[in-house]
Amino acid sequence: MTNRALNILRIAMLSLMLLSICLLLWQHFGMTRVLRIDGQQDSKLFSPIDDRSLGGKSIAQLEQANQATIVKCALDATAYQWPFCEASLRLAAPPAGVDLSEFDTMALDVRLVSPGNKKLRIYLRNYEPEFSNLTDPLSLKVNELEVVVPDDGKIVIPLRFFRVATWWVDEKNIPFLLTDMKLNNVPQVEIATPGQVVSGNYQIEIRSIEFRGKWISLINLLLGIVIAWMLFGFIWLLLELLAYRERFHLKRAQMSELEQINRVLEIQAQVLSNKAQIDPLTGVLNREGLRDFLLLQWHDDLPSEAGLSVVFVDLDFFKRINDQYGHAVGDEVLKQFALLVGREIRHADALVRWGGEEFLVVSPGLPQLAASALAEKIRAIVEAASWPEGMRVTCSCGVATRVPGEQFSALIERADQALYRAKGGGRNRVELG
Ligand SMILES: Nc1nc2c(ncn2[C@@H]2O[C@H](COP(=O)(O)OP(=O)(O)OP(=O)(O)O)[C@@H](O)[C@H]2O)c(=O)[nH]1
Repeated sequence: MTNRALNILRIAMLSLMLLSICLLLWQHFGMTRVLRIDGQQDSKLFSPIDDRSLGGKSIAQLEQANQATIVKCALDATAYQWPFCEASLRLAAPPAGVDLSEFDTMALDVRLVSPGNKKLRIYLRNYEPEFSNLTDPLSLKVNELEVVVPDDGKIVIPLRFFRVATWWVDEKNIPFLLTDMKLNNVPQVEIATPGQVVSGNYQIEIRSIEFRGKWISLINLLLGIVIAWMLFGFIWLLLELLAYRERFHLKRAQMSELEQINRVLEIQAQVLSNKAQIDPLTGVLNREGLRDFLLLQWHDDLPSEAGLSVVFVDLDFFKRINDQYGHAVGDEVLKQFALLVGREIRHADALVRWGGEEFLVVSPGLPQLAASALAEKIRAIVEAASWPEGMRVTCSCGVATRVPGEQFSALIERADQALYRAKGGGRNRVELG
């Protein structure tokens, strides 16, 4: 990965970290959403309900005073088994309702005047199509809670404290699997006198009702943060993989480039080495070339039966050729001589220009008799060949075959002595060393 990409990723990680911390702090200390019903301003949403429709004699009436909606209740505990008065707050028209499951608490600001205990009962009525219908208000599921009203009238109730009323479940014969508390579609909230009441005058003064929650719940926020981090990690991993692949391809290209350069260098080295080992005039091996040739062929422990013969060949009276026809013609003769002899020797043999007009034929595995025959053959073809300017050219040969343990220099020396004898014996002849 490039440094730039790495820096961008680092900055992104830092930003994500800061964002996560900020969101968590904001969720904890802020991010609040409130659904507020004001007792005075929203008084039209309230209506009084009492037990008269159920055979009771309690009478509930609504009033506006003290910046609040007030339920005044003349409660008669004698006429009906469960006497009550209440203020019903309409949040929506069923089947629509407010999704209170997105809120955490219900905050009440109420005052209670009561001849009995200081309790209120609160109902959150949820519309659920499985059993609720528009004609029967009692078909809305009853989630209830009874609370004690403190002197300052301020109560904060966690919504999870509400429970589905068992009396309602029994009365409506609700299947067990549908009896869980749900607040996802609440059209109606009721604030009522408690279960245990005595006859007398009650007064419930509702100043405000607030449902409070967070725009994003802690669970959802944590889930979002985890997903964001996983996504970030995935992107990082992906970029790493891409960078790795790029590096891999680059390395492979570099390797193949190096291999190519190596091959070229090897070829060049081979060419140079060949050049250093070859006599430029005749194209046969020079002494350097012979050295490498012998390194491959020559061993002190070479068995005698393997044989190794040397034919020392020297052109006769070459000085005269130079003197008579010129140096260039002399060169041509040397070149032609090398070609002629080169054609006669085996692939395994080496033809070496030893110096001037002196040549060596080195024949691994060639016994003395065969070496002698080879020398004779060379002598004969040189004599028989046609040369520039119609001149006659001959050569003399000294032959030596290696004896076990003999050094190469000693072998050459013997061949040279044989050559010397051939020269002394009149030239154009072969002598054995
Ligand atoms: N044209 C030419 N002449 C060369 C070259 N190298 C050596 N020579 C000549 O070869 C001649 C060798 O002369 P000598 O050593 O006297 O031998 P020779 O004349 O062949 O006499 P014998 O060997 O005794 O038969 C010299 O004149 C060298 O100048 C070369 O590369 N080209």
